[in-house]
Amino acid sequence: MSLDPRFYHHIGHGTGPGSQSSASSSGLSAITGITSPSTHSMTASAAALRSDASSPSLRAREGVAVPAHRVDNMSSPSGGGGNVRVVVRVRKFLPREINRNAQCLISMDPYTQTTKLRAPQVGLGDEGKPKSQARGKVLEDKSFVFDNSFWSHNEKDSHYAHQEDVYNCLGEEFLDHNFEGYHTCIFAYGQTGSGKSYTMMGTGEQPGLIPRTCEDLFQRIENAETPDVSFNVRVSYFEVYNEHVRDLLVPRSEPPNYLRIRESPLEGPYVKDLTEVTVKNYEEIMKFMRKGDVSRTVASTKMNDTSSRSHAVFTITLKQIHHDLSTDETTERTARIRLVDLAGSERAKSTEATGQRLREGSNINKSLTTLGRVIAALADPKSGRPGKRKGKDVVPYRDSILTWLLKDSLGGNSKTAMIACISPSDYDETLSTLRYADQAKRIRTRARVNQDHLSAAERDKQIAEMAETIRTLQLSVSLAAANRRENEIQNERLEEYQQKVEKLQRLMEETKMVSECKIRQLQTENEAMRNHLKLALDSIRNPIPPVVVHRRRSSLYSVNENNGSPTNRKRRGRARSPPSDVELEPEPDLIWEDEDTIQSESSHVEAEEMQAHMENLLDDLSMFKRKLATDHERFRPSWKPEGRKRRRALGDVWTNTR
Ligand SMILES: Nc1ncnc2c1ncn2[C@@H]1O[C@H](COP(=O)(O)OP(=O)(O)OP(=O)(O)O)[C@@H](O)[C@H]1O
Repeated sequence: MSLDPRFYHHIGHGTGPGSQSSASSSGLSAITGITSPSTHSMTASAAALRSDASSPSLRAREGVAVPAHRVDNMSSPSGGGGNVRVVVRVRKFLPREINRNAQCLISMDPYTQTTKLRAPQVGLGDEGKPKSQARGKVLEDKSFVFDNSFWSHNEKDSHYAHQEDVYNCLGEEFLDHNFEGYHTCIFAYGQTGSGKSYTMMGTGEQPGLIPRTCEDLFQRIENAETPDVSFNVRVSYFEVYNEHVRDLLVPRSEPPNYLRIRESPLEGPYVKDLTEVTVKNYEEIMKFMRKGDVSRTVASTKMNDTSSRSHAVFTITLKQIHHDLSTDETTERTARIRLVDLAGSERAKSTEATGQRLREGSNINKSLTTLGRVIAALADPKSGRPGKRKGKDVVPYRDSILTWLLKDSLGGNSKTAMIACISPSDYDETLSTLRYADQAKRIRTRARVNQDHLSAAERDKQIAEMAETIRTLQLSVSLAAANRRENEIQNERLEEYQQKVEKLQRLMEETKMVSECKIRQLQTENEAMRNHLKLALDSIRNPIPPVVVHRRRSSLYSVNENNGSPTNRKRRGRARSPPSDVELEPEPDLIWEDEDTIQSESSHVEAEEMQAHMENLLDDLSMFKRKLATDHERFRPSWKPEGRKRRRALGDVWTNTR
């Protein structure tokens, strides 16, 4: 895709963080094979400020012989396709290496960009002796050619590569690509303690690639001279720790808030809900970078006091919006700058890690192994296993979170660079890193300019479409709000209804209890009356002999004595006529007979009256009982179906409101 010159005539290169030591020559890019956008589209003065080589000695004075096979394959700003740019950097000795008198096994040729790994000499420093050698393996010297070999081992050497040299050689060019509208990715790879974080982040005095990129970015924006281009810079920062993604721009939480990964057809894999902040200047972006750094999982191991236990991905999104007043056309360019500091590969034996550190180390190694497989598959697409589908289908991106997230950067729409960091004295680990890097050189990405042209009409159409979308959304939002209100009202009504039903239920229950109590009371009363009546009747039928037994005995005596004739007995038949006191007195036996009859008759009358009274009472009682039973029945059956009906109605309301 051809580049839009509108974006470049104004973007000059100010004195960026790396510019002080740059003594560049634009012609050098041809020698190194690295064609920069400056040679195509930037002003001569701007291009003159740029540097293209890895170290001062390389930059200005002498050309660097670039291997023939790389010349054609280099990433070109004007061409979408390009190989992954691979550079190697060797660090200085650390105190622990000095203490054990370690040998430096690395040498670099600044002219050919060759990195040589020398086999360690047997017998010199046993701690440094590789295991393979101990097993009797023959170790050989190895030689690799990379796009750049940064010699950062001995500061006294003329071709020593400082932090700014790394930036000038790699970072600056990649930022050019970003202003052209390309996505870029630079990732640092290497064993633990090999200098990845130092290269990417650096220190306060020696800032690394990330702070230098940020500074240069805002310097370029500030130096931009055209008012018709506006810039928008956003930044995000996350880490992949133990196969989980954690936002580094939000404070740590317990339990940790891990984020999910999604994949969009246009943008590829992305982290959902990741914080992305707009930044206005260098100070602001650095504030967020430091915030993330503080949050990053770092721990001390035997190999490194400040070992990164996670892969950190710092992403800057640069949006340039150019509006042409004469044509009323808008051009939008979006570039994603991905700067990745990977966790280092480590051997449990060297780090002597246990527990959590060991688990971290194993997860780090697992994801780096997957990265190795992805690189191998991308470097040689035909190397897929027999019977399997060839090409990108077999690239195991999804086998680790890291490779999934870097999918686009490794094999898609991105210009990508790998910085392979190596320790000067570890043969096995360094050889492994160099082989990794050597393989990565063969990966071709398909970068394209991410640019959208919009005519006034198209923009108006887009605005109209968006307005329509917003209107529809607003409508659905207000409908949802109305429905919510309606639901709320219905719920309130339902609650009221439920309360009433409950109240009614309680009331019925109470009434029923009262009725039952009344019935029980009446039953007791009824029982008592029954007993009473029974007793009364019994006493009538079997009257208790009167207390006048003595009297009777005396009377009897007189009867026996005076008149025991049967005629007297016959008088008993007449005894039913009302007795006369006169007659009764002289005939005590008759008196007894008569009294008995009279008493019996009066008792009989009383009993009859009593019975009538009782019968009345029983009538009343049974009538009352009947009434109560009817009441009881009326309450019960009338409540049940209605209750059921109500419950059904209640159910209907529930169903409708859900
Ligand atoms: N080029 C360099 N110049 C000076 N010091 C360096 C250089 N590279 C690395 N170091 C030092 O080496 C040590 C280890 O470096 P660093 O922490 O960057 O390693 P790392 O590869 O990121 O390790 P890990 O994978 O464990 O995080 C640090 O003390 C760092 O300051």
